[in-house]
Amino acid sequence: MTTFGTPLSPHATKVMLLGSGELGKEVLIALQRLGVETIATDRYDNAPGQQVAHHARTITMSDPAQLRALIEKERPHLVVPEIEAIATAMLEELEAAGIVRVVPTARAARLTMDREGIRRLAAETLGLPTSPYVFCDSLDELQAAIATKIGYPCVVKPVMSSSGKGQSKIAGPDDIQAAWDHAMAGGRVSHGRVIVEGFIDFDYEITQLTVRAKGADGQIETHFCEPIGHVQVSGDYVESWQPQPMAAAALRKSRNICKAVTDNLGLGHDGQPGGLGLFGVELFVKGDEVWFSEVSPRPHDTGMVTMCTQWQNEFELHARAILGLPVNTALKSPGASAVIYGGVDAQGIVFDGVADALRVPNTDIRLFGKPESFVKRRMGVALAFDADVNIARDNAKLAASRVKPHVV
Ligand SMILES: Nc1ncnc2c1ncn2[C@@H]1O[C@H](COP(=O)(O)OP(=O)(O)OP(=O)(O)O)[C@@H](O)[C@H]1O
Ligand SMILES: NCC(=O)N[C@@H]1O[C@H](COP(=O)([O-])[O-])[C@@H](O)[C@H]1O
Ligand SMILES: [Mg+2]
Repeated sequence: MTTFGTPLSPHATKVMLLGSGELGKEVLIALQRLGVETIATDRYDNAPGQQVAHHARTITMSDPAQLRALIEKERPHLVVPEIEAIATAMLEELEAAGIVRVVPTARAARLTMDREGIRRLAAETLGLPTSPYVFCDSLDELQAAIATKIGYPCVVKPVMSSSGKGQSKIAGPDDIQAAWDHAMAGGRVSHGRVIVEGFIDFDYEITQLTVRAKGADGQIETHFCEPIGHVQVSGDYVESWQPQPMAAAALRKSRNICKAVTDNLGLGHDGQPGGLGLFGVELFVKGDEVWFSEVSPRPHDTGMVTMCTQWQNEFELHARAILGLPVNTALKSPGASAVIYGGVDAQGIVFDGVADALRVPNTDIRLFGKPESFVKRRMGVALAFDADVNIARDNAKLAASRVKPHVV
């Protein structure tokens, strides 16, 4: 895009987000700063991004008919998937018909919508190192796969889920039934299919933010942010920091994997490398060895740390890249993020301790504004910068711990 219109006028540049949680909210803010007219779509009313966009729409995004009707009515220039559970086959149809451009491509949205598409692409098509894995449709198949191919310990996940929902680590045969039941209850769309993966005993794990953006000559270039280290509990991120120190060989292998995956996901239905945007590539590292885990073709939760560490955070990078603008992935300061969970199941909760939290040096917080809290729902994040990343981690965690969500 080279010309930008005026929002709410006939020549507006319009972007629609499909999913408008905490990550979408920041993308929407970045787009608005560039004068883009924004439409925030989600499955429930008053989602975080809907509170800041020009227009809010609530539909079942996994329903192809509803999705098509909305896109045909709004006619955005770009559609930006923000979650996995979307009718991606319909997006492919609309993109192939020239009705809309999907970010980075409708094909990438479809391939990363469930764990099977992206895992088979990475391991079988691209030959990248991953954990050993088997897909299973029943408890019997799961038991057989573990007994004959995967062994213990292993990890079971619904094929369509995120933020660790429905995920369990299995130590021995006694855990299999509970893991199956948990996966069936935790998937975003009930498919009854799981992946079982051999457990990788990594030293640390990273998110390598990778950006496909247009260069001055119009060619697509690949840019890398500094690696982000993170800690996950029950499959959900609780803490992240940037930069994660890495051995040169491991960093080189990581970026080669990222380039291979994002080059492929950047291919459109026409086979052309037109896909633009930021990707969060998740990798496991042990010494100089690196395994691909999964990738989000969009900003990543662990990348929220970039709100205090980069000149252009991951949301700004995504907004700029998808609009065809140049990007700068430089680090501003080392820093860290720590998650603030709801801690209670209730609507319209309140947060005490915000001032105390912000008294921790060099910190900031985001409260996402989700209308309903769950004990394990991410409701906010604390950010801290410091020349010493370990001090930043301590400060982010301290600030997060001082925010006290509770029922009124
Ligand atoms: N095969 C594995 N070996 C070791 N640890 C694993 C394995 N698979 C998952 N994990 C751990 O669980 C975390 C979450 O797994 P994964 O990223 O697949 O789940 P997710 O639900 O897609 O999470 P998110 O949406 O937050 O990225 C990983 O970051 C890692 O810490
Ligand atoms: N790991 C993926 C991730 O962090 N996605 C982020 O969480 C939101 C859903 O939150 P909710 O489940 O609390 O509605 C999504 O909309 C996205 O912003
Ligand atoms: Mg993950």
